[in-house]
Amino acid sequence: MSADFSSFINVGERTNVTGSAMFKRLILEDDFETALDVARQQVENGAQIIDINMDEAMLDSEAAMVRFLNLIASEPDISRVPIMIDSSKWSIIEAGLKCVQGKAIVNSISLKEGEAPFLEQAKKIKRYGAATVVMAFDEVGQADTQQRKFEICKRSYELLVNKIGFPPEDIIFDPNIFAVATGIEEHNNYAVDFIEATRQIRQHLPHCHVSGGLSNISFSFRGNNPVREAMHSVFLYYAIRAGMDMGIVNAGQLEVYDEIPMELREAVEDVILNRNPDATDKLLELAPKYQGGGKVAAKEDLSWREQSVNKRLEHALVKGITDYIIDDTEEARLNAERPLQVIEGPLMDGMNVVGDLFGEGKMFLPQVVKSARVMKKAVAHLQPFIEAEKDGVKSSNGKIIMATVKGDVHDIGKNIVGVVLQCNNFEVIDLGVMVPAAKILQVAKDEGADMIGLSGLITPSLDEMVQVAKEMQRLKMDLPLLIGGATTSKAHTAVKIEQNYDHPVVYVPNASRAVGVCQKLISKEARAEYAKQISAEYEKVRIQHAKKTPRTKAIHFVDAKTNKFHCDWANFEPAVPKFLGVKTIEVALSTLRDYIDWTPFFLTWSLAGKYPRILNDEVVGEEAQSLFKDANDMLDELCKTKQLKALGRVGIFPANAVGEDIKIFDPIQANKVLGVSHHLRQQTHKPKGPNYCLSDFIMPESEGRQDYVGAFAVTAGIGEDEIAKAYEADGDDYNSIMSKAVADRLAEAFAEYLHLIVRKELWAYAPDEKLDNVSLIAEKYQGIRPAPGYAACPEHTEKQLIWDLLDVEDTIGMELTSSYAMWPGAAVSGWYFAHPESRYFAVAKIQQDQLKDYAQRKSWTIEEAEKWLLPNLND
Ligand SMILES: C[S@@+](CC[C@H](N)C(=O)[O-])C[C@H]1O[C@@H](n2cnc3c(N)ncnc32)[C@H](O)[C@@H]1O
Repeated sequence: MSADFSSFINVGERTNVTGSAMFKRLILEDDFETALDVARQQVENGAQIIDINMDEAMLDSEAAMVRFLNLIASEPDISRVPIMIDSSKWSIIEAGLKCVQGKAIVNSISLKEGEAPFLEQAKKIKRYGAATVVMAFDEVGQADTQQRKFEICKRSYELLVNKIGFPPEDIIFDPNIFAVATGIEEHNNYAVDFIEATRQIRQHLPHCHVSGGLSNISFSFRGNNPVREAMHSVFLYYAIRAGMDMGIVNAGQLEVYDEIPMELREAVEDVILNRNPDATDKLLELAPKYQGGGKVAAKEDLSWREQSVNKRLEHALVKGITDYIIDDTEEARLNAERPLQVIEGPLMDGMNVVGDLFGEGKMFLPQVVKSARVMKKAVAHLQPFIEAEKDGVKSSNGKIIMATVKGDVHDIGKNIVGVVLQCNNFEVIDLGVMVPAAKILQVAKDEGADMIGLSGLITPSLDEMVQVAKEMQRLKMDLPLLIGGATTSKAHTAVKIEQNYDHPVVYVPNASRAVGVCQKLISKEARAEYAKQISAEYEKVRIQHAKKTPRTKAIHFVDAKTNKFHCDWANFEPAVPKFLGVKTIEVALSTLRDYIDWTPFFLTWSLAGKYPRILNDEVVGEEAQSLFKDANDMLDELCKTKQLKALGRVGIFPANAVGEDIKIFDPIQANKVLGVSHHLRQQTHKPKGPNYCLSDFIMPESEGRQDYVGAFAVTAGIGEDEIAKAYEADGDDYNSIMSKAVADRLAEAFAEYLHLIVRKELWAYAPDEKLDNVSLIAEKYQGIRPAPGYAACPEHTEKQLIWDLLDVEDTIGMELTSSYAMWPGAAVSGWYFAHPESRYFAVAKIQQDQLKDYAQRKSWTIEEAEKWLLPNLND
């Protein structure tokens, strides 16, 4: 039995700079002649189409594409096969289309940016008489399930064929082949999803073709070619039978289906067809047996253990391996004259390699944090010996005090910066979260610190940082001050903080920049020069800032009110909630994990890319998979041990709008006002749309009928601090940061889950809603859950009303700090609006007239209002 290749069209991809290192080198070296040979060889080896891609940052890609295509045109033995013009940039595709003579194929277009550009591009392709690959990708993202793959292809097909008369035989769908056997349960069905979507596409969308890049499927078995080849062959066998008729297949990476040893074939088929839940484990178990042509290979390559102890330490640090670190450190200690020399010698040398690789972009943040864990374990082993010798302080690059400022509890970013600095031999004294200015400055003095680093996530922390700078000035300190955290920026640092302190104040955008900044500030020679450069740069920022005319014109508050969002309230029937009142919700972590939005998790670790695509990303894919596996292992553990708990409060109340306020009533005593939530209105000139305020989505009191509003506060952080601290105490920053990152994700997942319960069961205005997680993450449902502190309701003190209405602190123990940050840190709170037209928006800048009005409504002085609305006021 063998897969039928007779009608399968094989696309050669060696002429792709993103897929072939050799081709890329030839093109970069301007050796187009040899590059042409690559194309020729592919055709000779049976490629029936050649894919050409010149997407490389160092190239003038458009020019390279045109030049290469023109060269091909004069080579009849190459140009006898169709050319696939492959680029992520439309301008390159168009340049290519202009010079291909025979029938070209565009790779690719999709609905990613919406229907208009999709159809625009398709029209041009049609005009050139070309065919096109259409990716199963829409405005929400890449399709991963069978249902989404088919739906997107069907929608694309109907648009192309019905709207612009695109010939269906010129449509080649690529429904995305993703890696299976990654160890992640939700990937197990990826091959089946592709195969079944292909079957549906071929059945329901006449005349089109289906293609895909085969090598992705076996990504998790890199390094084990026999298993990969078996996987390719089995996958193709089934995919071709389902209707896949084209593909990027490297013939050299394909085993003959019938020649795959029965045992391996069975195991691979179990994986590809997702036939049993242990399939991945079984294939993993079997895989070593086939590595190297059937010889049983060693489970783990331990050849590095043969090297000298210093080399072993370096290897362990670079690879983040803790298994042998104590033994190796002990051996190095016995070899050294003094224990300190082990740190200053081989360990620091190893960390320098890590630092260099990170600096060069060859190591990623999670790897660096794992290296730090190895370092800490080694240092912890040496510590008692160093103390016994009483030979004093170890020499470090410098000492830095780090703290999350008063009122703020967020510290993932600060902890990451701390670890990276330690990796670069800085001594970091981390004072934790919610640290008052006085304590930061006192410790800096007592410890003889060289620098202070402040961090904060929420907007009130910006003001707290200004206070720290002023205090440093008052105390005549001269230490450099570093500023970081999500809401901080170079502009804010320049305009608001630096002015208040005569010594260097530097904004540090991320962990990888922290090292360079600290090194320059610590070096006596470099510091003065750097300080001069920074202060000149910030002066420029200030001048630009002062000159900046607002992009949008401000209008009077009264005019903004007139241009509110109008609803035909007379004919509006508010959805009457099934449940009114307040209740506690406790959810199992195992339920919440299905609602996690993973993309921000990778960003926390400085890996950029959308999930799940990031797992197969050429550059960070491997690290993303490893990180993802660690997170899921931790989730497994947390679900089992129940060390972390998720608790929330939710309430739905009768409510009416009065101007920009929302009056919230007691569900039982209809006229009793429980509280008033205060909102802000957009105040810029909006020629085309309304000047929104959240209260616009609630029926005004003047209508004489009741509407409703909801509120929630959830946390998945009960136990979070204890877990993180236990890891820290064990020198394991990696897992400490991981536990917080995972708790954060669970809290966001809880907010998503609870909103779903509200829509379907409690308020129940959308009882039949059926959305998959991708659509939930894209918030494709009716209603919003704006969170105080975010753009539509930027003023943080309003959280207090949520706390009071829901009795949050007494029932589930969540607290608000002096800056209205939520504790535990892994928390989300907000309002629920059910109005079908409710939407998120940004209040942005407000004017003095609205400031006064808001102060009055909140019974605040103008100064108080200015303090809390600072980010929304013009400077
Ligand atoms: C920050 S994301 C969080 C969800 C994301 N899936 C995650 O897991 O990180 C989206 C949430 O932020 C809040 N949000 C976004 N834009 C907002 C705006 N303009 N005003 C108020 N809240 C907003 C809403 O609570 C919304 O549900």
